[in-house]
Amino acid sequence: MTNDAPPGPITVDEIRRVPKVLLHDHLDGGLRPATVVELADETGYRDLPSTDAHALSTWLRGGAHSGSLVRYLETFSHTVGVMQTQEAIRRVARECAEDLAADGVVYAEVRFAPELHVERGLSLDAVVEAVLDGFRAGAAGTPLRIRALLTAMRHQARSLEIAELAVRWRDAGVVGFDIAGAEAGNPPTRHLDAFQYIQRANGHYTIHAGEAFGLPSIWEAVQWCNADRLGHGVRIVDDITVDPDGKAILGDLANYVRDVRVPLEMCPTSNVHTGAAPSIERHPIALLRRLHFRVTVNTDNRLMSDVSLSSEFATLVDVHGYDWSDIRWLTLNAMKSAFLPFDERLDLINDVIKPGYAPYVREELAR
Ligand SMILES: O=c1[nH]cnc2c1ncn2[C@@H]1O[C@H](CO)[C@@H](O)[C@H]1O
Ligand SMILES: [Zn+2]
Repeated sequence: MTNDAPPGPITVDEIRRVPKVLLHDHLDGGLRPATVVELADETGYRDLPSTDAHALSTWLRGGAHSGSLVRYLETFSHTVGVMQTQEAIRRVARECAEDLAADGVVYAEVRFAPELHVERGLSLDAVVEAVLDGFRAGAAGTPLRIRALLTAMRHQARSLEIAELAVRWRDAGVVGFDIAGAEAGNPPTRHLDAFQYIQRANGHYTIHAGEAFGLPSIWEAVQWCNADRLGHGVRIVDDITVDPDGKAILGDLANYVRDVRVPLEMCPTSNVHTGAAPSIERHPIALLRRLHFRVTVNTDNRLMSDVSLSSEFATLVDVHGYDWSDIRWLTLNAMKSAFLPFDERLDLINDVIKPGYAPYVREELAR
């Protein structure tokens, strides 16, 4: 129930002004189009499909909206291509923090794969250092708190090394680990040693699972690898049947994921672009939210999918009729699921998020 909310429909500008939390956003999927062009020029990257920022963004978005994760991922060769020097990486990270702060994000975990940025001789540590420097510069003077997740590419064999890197940088702004890339054929258990390494070090990780492959991938991520969160996880709906009268029957895995509150990092527009969901209208987020899974809303790749966190919420408002209470619930879910220490999460909830939604949602009536 919304209360005391301004009359009329919720606008994207209003959504931009309330505090939001972003858990799933790829650094190399969120560059400003003009920055890609400028960095290509400065760093001598010659393979861009266009040197006009507008034409380039149209091209990238066209490629991303392919209905196939593998083709979607091909567009990243160009963004990664211009992120091969510390200076370029620092700029991309700074602009990322600036853009998220301008969108009203108060806490963000942004991920990137260090192993993709070593083509011109940077060390893995130099890549991480540049990103963290950029984040600090971009967030300075804004309410944004921004942290990094280190991603290992699941078709490669460097995950243990990246897991060690994540632990090495844990006190400097890296709060977790992830695997990404082509899911089919590269199951989570391929990287069990990396996950166990993080676990032994009392660290956190999320796993891209249930995006381009179904329940076995989610099952491995949760029951073999002990994922703290799932990237996307949309295919968990394959373990749920809905009666003609609307009653949902959950299988054992869906029950487990809901019972232990495994956070689902859902990225509605990206899921439509990669073919993980048929449309926003038929996106599993509606059912999963109704069934009280620990759903969160995220951007995935702001450049490729042409979204911001505010625009994703606005889309859910338009298509699924979400109101302020839904937006607040999804934001609290995200904050509870963050890889930030408990006391910091609690402070953000009590000092920033709840007061930020107070004009729109009366707490005692919040769902
Ligand atoms: O939705 C996704 N699913 C799987 N992998 C992804 C997705 N978006 C981006 N990446 C991959 O993650 C790398 C590091 O950020 C990107 O270079 C891209 O290959
Ligand atoms: Zn992703």
